[in-house]
Amino acid sequence: MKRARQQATALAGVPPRPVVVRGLSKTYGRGAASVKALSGIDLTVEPGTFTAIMGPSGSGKSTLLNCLLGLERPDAGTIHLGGQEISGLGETELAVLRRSRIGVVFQAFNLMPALSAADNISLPLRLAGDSIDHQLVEELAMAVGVRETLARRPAELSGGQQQRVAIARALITRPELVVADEPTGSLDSASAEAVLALLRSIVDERGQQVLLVTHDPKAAAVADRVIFLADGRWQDEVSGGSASDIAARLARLGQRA
Ligand SMILES: Nc1ncnc2c1ncn2[C@@H]1O[C@H](COP(=O)(O)OP(=O)(O)OP(=O)(O)O)[C@@H](O)[C@H]1O
Repeated sequence: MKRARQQATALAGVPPRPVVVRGLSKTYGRGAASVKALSGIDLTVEPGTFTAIMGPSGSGKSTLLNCLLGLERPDAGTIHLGGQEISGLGETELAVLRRSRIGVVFQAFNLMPALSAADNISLPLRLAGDSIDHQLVEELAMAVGVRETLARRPAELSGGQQQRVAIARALITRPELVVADEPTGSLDSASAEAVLALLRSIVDERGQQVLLVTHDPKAAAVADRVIFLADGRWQDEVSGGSASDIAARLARLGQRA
């Protein structure tokens, strides 16, 4: 892990820093109709680690990710990303932080239909006004297995290939943190395995941080640590658990929730 951290430092040009969440709370709505989506969540994600977040539907997983991405404002608590406390940042600063430090992969690939796979991958660089690193586009495309399809548009790619393009796009800025919300939800098992192996490799080989929300114990088993939420609260965590350990804990949580 030490080697991975040193590599990450060389890649990003700045020392990787942990993501630190303290006392995070978020309530939607007011009065009788209000929903407490998060209640006092504490979480630290170290550089060079892979963390999965699991929990029953409505347990607050997406709200947690959205707060981390600055897409939702928490009611209380702090979030440090890349050494910066984000709650005081304005929309423009948050957008820059997201673009430069965080790679996001959602279940819906959100690729631009009119652009080739290569242009989709390099889009974050273009949006940031940076020059296109064509070699990195090729390297990432090779790593995710879409090197041969770089000239094609999304409609000419399979779901698995589109998701891999979306992952390459999330990695093109060499973000410290990669946030993935059900990235394998719509993939066949071979494509899902390839995507998870790639996320694992960016942690092991590049020292990046991955935060994965998933309902799938097999996907969560790829992580170093799995955190379980229920009713917006931290319930349990397991390190290095097998898919069956994780499934058993999730089932217990479902019974409690
Ligand atoms: N914009 C919103 N307005 C009102 N309530 C919301 C909003 N977003 C989420 N909630 C509520 O907050 C709670 C947590 O939702 P969240 O989407 O974070 O859960 P989740 O664990 O990601 O669920 P799932 O696994 O089904 O995606 C739920 O009760 C949900 O109905």
